Amino acid sequence: MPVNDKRKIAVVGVGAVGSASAYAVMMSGLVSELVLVDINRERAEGEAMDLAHGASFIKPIRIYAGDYGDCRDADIIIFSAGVNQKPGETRLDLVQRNFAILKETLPHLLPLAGDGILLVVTNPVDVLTYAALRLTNLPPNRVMGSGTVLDSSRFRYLLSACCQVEPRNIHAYVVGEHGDTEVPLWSLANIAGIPVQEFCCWRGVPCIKTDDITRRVREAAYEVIARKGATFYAIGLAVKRICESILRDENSILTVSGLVDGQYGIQDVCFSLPSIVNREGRARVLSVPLAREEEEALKHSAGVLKSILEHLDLPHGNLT
Ligand SMILES: NC(=O)C1=CN([C@@H]2O[C@H](COP(=O)(O)OP(=O)(O)OC[C@H]3O[C@@H](n4cnc5c(N)ncnc54)[C@H](O)[C@@H]3O)[C@@H](O)[C@H]2O)C=CC1
Ligand SMILES: CC(=O)C(=O)O
Repeated sequence: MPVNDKRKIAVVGVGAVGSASAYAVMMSGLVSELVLVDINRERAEGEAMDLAHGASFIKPIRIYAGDYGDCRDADIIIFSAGVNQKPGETRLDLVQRNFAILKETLPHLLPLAGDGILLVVTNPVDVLTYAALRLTNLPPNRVMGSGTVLDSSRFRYLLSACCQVEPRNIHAYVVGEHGDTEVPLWSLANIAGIPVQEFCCWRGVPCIKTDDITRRVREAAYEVIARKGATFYAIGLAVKRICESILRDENSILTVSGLVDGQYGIQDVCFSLPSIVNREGRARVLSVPLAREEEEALKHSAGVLKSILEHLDLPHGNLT
């Protein structure tokens, strides 16, 4: 393969989420090189071997276990190292443990080459995305979190079941925190330009129960964790989708997390808003029209995230 065609992704933290992401990336044929890094070196080696043994079924790819230094020339570093929620824990409960891991690890991953992008997945993802921005001083477009890409998919999946239309034809976003204060945007949810409630009633099927769907989207992770201990397949696909939009310079609209800089009068915090994702990363953040109660809920979400950030030891200064 010519050198110019080299595309590389590094996954730091190859537990359940990192390995599911690596599998989805490997299957996509998006990259020629995939390096897996974990503090538990044997785990990274085992995952790399297991994935590489499928080499004859997929497009050529070099998969190996590496060190932090192997991440520096990656097009994208996926950060999925850290503890996950146990039943009864919220994502925000993980903050001190995972902030410590992020702070310890980031200096070993930098400097990130050229226009490389850091994609944070570890929870609480919005808080850690902001921390990563502050700690690395990278341009805001090059540091993003997986945010509510997964939640938007859950929202679309549940709407799809109600409306009997496939999820890819449902336009619906969840914004704000990837967590308990997230905000499904009912006012914008549509199918072929028709508001989802109108679409659903028009089909003669019972109208959508918005409160029930909102609750199920918010509680989806808790429901899975209560049954199988962790979520990993859907986030693996969400991570692959973000990487695809970056590497293929797609200009896709995804609800990734990143710096909010004045949208809805909110600043100096990271959370998800519909954003254009391309080779530059989170290239443009869209100020979509919101209903009054959605805007209030978004401000509440921002306030909760800011109150957590106040307790982290982070450098100050201008980010933009
Ligand atoms: N953003 C999202 O939508 C989602 C985020 N998550 C989050 O992803 C994170 C990882 O979850 P799981 O994979 O289920 O956990 P896990 O426990 O299966 O894997 C974590 C991995 O991180 C590794 N690790 C710990 N410290 C490290 C370091 N300093 N350097 C390199 N590797 C290190 C561990 O050895 C382990 O292999 C959690 O914070 C979880 O809450 C999980 C699902 C969805
Ligand atoms: C664990 C988590 O963040 C999720 O599945 O949404």
